[in-house]
Amino acid sequence: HLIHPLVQHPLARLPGPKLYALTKWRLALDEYLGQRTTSIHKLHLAYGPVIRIGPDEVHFSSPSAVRTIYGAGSGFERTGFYGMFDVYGKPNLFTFRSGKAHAERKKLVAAAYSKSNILKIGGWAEGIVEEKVGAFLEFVEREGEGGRIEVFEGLHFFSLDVITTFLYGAQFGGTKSLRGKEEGDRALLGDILDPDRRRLSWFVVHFPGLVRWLYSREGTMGSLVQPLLPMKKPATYSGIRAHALKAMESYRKAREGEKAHLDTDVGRSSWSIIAKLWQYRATGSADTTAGLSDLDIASECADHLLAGIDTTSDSLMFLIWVLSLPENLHHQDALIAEVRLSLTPSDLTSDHQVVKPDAADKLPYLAAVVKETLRLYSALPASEPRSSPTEAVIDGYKIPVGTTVSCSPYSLHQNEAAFPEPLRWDPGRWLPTPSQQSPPQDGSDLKKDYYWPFSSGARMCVGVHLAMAEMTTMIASIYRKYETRAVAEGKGEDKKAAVKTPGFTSRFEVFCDETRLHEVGMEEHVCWIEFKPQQN
Ligand code: HEM
Repeated sequence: HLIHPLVQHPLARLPGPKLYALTKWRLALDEYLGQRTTSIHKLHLAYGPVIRIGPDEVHFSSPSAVRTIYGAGSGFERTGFYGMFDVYGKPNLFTFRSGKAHAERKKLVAAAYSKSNILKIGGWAEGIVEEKVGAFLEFVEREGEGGRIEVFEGLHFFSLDVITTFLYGAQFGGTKSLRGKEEGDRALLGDILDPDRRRLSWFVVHFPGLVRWLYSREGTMGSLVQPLLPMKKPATYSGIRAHALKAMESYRKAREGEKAHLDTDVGRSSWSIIAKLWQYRATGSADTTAGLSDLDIASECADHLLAGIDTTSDSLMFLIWVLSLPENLHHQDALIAEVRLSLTPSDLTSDHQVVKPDAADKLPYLAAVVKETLRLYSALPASEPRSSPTEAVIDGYKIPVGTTVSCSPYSLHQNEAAFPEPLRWDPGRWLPTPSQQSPPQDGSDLKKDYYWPFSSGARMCVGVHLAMAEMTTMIASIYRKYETRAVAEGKGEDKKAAVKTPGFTSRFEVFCDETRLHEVGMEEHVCWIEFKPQQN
């Protein structure tokens, strides 16, 4: 029994440490300790781009493996791991295993998420992004303490307000958390901040039945099992899921009450994702094979809602933070110069406060800054597990049916050949020609091949263009108006206190700036920034 995984197993000749090959619990221990992604990366550094990390699990770190596993038409499917993201017991874009079911669902929303639709002048998404960026700038003015703002939370309010409005429309679930404390929408983010959510993810992956049982106990039994819960109730995202269900119900009531009058509030929200999905709603009988059930629609929207909050806000937080460190102020100055010199009044909203998304999309220095941030501080850095329904060959190794294979942005983005000094944040890597900033080192396309923040192929992030529009519009608008500095804390008594790296949670782990982690330390979910109006 012990010999088989190491000697006779078809994966036996793959590189990697024996203990990982012998039992899945070795990697599970890394996960429990919050070190899965960094441990796998260390194994890549020691053993090369292919490593066996479990009896039936292999990790790759090469562009060729990315193409084989994730390329369009590859046939690889998402593994059961993604089942934990089913909502209300219904699968959605993120969790469908089969390519066919996924493609059918994706067809319904793909056009709404296309770049041309997101950036369309006068369009639904453009209006939402502009309005919410404007609301964020007002939030900074209104709630800043001497210009200082804790941006981890503020940027979460922003991404929550954007995605809820995009999905449901302002009347049916669009939040207004940036507008004021009294709205109550801010409380929705409470369960995201609890670090115990990492422990819960670990138990959900390794003991799904037990977790379901523990969380479904009520009354006396519920009280008895409470000390055993990996995370106190409400568990992660339960507030968000309840909000998504309520939004669906209020939309349904409005549609059912609408009769034939399309020129109603509902009609005006007809560009929302829920409205797109509603067109395919099953009518009449309980037979949902002919269309989507209400819970299918609710699950799909809730999934986009969950996928669209932390990802965009964590990326924006790192972007502003890293640009505000003393060693990067020359990059901030270059960005400010680009924004001030290249934009004309027609690139701004009518109140001149916000840069239009379409204009923000065309700024090359800004594009380099965003790219470098998504490289070094990927919002989803961990591996993306897949399995093949047939035997496959990846990077020359035969992979039997049922093996879990994956790549991770974390390891790809730290490849030394593609990104010399990988832990250094340097937007100069992405500038097309040598300039006053540090020029690209090797002149090859390696960088492009190893850059993988949004995944690729059919299961690539559907929200990529929305996320990019949110980030570029926000950054261009901030740096048209302000200079920013990273500060240690809100009140500002100790101006010399060292600035720690912020950290964010993704699955079982906390990610941060590793250089600063070792030099100064890390503070999870906290990032203070001082906003100083620019002098003309
Ligand atoms: C910087 C921001 C973002 C990053 C870095 C990001 C990254 C990713 C990655 C890496 C995946 C693939 C995950 C996997 O296969 O394990 C993914 C999938 C997905 N993302 Fe994003 N994402 C971002 C923003 C958004 C936003 C704003 C939305 C809003 C709708 C969104 C919706 C989704 C959905 C629905 C999927 C599943 C797509 C499918 O399987 O067809 N993401 N994202």
